[in-house]
Amino acid sequence: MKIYSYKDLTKQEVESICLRQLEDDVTILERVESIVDRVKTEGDQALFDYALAFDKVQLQQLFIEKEEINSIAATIPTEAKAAIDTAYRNIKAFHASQSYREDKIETMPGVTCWRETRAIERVGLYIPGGTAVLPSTFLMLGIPAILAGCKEIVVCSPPQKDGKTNCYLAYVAVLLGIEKIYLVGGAQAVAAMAYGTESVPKVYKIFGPGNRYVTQAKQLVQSAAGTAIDMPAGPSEVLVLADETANSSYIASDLLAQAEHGVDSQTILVATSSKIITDTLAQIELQLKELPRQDIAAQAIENSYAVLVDNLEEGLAFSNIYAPEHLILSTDKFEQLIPLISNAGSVFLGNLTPESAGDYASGTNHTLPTSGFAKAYSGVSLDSFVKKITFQHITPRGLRNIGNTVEVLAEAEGLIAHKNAVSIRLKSL
Ligand SMILES: NC(=O)c1ccc[n+]([C@@H]2O[C@H](COP(=O)([O-])OP(=O)(O)OC[C@H]3O[C@@H](n4cnc5c(N)ncnc54)[C@H](O)[C@@H]3O)[C@@H](O)[C@H]2O)c1
Ligand SMILES: N[C@H](CO)Cc1c[nH]c[nH+]1
Ligand SMILES: [Zn+2]
Repeated sequence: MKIYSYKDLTKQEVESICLRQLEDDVTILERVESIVDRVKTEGDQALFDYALAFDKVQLQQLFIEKEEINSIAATIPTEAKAAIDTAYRNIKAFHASQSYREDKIETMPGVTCWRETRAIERVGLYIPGGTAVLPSTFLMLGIPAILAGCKEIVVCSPPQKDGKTNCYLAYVAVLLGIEKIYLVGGAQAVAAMAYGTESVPKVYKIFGPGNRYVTQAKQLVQSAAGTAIDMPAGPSEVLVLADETANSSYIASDLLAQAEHGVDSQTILVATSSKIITDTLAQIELQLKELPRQDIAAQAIENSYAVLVDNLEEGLAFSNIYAPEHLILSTDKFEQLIPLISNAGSVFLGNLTPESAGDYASGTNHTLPTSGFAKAYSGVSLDSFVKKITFQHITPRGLRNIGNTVEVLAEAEGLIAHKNAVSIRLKSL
């Protein structure tokens, strides 16, 4: 892990270490373009071929349905079932609290404006299943989709080695009342949901995190197929901001938690002393030995870096430039830092708030913007699954009140038909 001293970095160097570009970005884009193109033209056949090429599975069919989902779900261990039930309740409670009705506003007497919420009718949920199968993502996407009232929910996840899905995903499907899971992963799943195939329905908006292939495909179909996406939610990232009140073994555990997602994960430590950095690196060495995915995690840590800062405020200034998916404030002084945060996907406060809690069960959504997109995007929420449609109604009194303003502005823009649409009505009053 490289170590930088913040005060020795130029502005350009700071920007450059905050970039998440990788050398093979262009290769990934070319591969994804070719996959998306093939799915668009060849449909299901391309999906069967890619399942064999990438997932090493010769599928008989591209989906499993209710009866089979139920029987796979029935094999879930009791403890896991109870944990999923608890996570389900917390995530549902947090997302249900995001629903509210807006007031109607009379902007002028007789001119009333308001917004109404309508669910996006057809949505596609991508549930990652490469390095690890993520039933937690199924909860994070399925719960708000159902609360929002989305009518058609298409779920894609890579097939497992037996050509099926695992008992955890199947159990979440049962909890959510979802009766079909498409056994399709990667860029091909995104393409299938964007263009539709013989088996996979076309949707209006695609949600979900994924590796670089998935994330690149989402960005591609957004422009090529006109399919909306939640946001670019690629390889996991965490930035830990720590001072002397932090615990280096906790910091190491949080960095490793995101590192084990994949070699592309970004795990950044920003610390107010070099002792915190050396202690954390020593803890990482120790904890790595216990991890089943130690090669992946070690590689991700190796690709990441630490930044030495003079104080927490300086560390937060760096974090705002980096705009991490997850920001952990490993300090007792977190309260004073909250108002200074401008760019982050989700924030974890204090030394006893592990990021994993948000990944699984506290209630907040774990589908979050990466690669600096936290500067402009929010994570998934109930709002992501709805549109807000504006309405207005104008009474005769309202038309008299607003008419002249519209006429003058229309004339200023030289759009006389616009002016006439008001004048013709005013004359009839
Ligand atoms: N930002 C977020 O909100 C968030 C949340 C959860 C997970 N994640 C990230 O999601 C990612 C999940 O990645 P994953 O790989 O485990 O699962 P994945 O489901 O995203 O990708 C697996 C699929 O990638 C495709 N693939 C693999 N190698 C390929 C190749 N050489 N060419 C073309 N396609 C190929 C295959 O089709 C495979 O089915 C991780 O990076 C994790 O950090 C992000
Ligand atoms: N940390 C991931 C988001 O970057 C979410 C996740 C799912 N399961 C475990 N973690
Ligand atoms: Zn995680």
